[in-house]
Amino acid sequence: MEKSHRVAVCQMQSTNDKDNNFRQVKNLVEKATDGGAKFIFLPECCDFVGENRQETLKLSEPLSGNLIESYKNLARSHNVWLSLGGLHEVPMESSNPPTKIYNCHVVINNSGDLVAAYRKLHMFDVDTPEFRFRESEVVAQGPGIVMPIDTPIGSLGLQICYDIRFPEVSGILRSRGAQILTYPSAFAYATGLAHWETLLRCRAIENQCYVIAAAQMGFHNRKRRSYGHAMIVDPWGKILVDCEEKELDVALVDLDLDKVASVRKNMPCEEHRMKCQNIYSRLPLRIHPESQGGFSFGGFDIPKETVFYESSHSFAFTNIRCVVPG
Ligand SMILES: O=C(O)CNC(=O)[C@H](CS)NC(=O)CCC(=O)C(=O)O
Repeated sequence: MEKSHRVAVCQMQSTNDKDNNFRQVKNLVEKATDGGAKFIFLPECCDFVGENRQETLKLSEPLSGNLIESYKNLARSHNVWLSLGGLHEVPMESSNPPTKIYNCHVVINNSGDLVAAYRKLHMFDVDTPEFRFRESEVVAQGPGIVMPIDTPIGSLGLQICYDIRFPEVSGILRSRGAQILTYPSAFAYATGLAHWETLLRCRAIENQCYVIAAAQMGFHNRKRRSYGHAMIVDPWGKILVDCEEKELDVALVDLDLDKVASVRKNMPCEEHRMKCQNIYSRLPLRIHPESQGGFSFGGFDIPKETVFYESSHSFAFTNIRCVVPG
């Protein structure tokens, strides 16, 4: 009974060698289940890290492929749930070879059934002093948010890596019942050093959720290095475990959902937010660029002076919350 909410967060170092990456995953799953874990969190790119666009497309598989079958067998034989963050998924009706893939976070239950698949929404297309990255040259944006899923450890909200920088989605998942938010990652070394811990603790504190973030660590090839520091943060923002810069590591935590409930009861942020919804939605955040020339929306002619109001908690459903003639 007391072990029923035991989770494991994992850290590993993937390369373009898929067999070797699978051996790391198997090793981590064995260690975690020996420690009593019921749910194991593996990082983004636990399948592989390609050296270039062609190689990434070539190594990718559909969800009906052999690799997912191996993960399903692993979950079944160890009687454990798996979160496999950020797999490189060939879309179902894709050309061969594919021109774009999804960055897909898959959850498999202890019977080996695929119970959820979330495709990454925010593309990591950035320039920093240290590196340039264009995820969208390989990855297609996912179709939408996946609502939190029921699991034996609680209600779990799925995202991936760079998504953590967009708190609106975490807020939506939390307001739809998530008790745990998870961000499997392959965070760049430079941005990890600057932002990783702060981002994880913010999402935990503002949503009053456990935050679980499996991570890639170290050099994947000559060009690419990840930050590591796989972590679990509690709903009060306290770091419970941190895998630091270990190349292969598992950390175990017994989640306590009473802790989620008591933090929320003592500081009812979600209720307080509800009481302010109508005020948030009256804030003129920006003028919609499409309003420049005026256009037609929902049967109305919208004049070009129109000011659009939007709420940070409704953007995922529509950018346009309400329209008021300016
Ligand atoms: O490239 C692949 O094969 C899989 N995808 C990733 O590793 C993704 C997209 S490049 N990495 C991130 O989102 C890092 C985000 C980050 O580091 C930040 O937000 O600072």
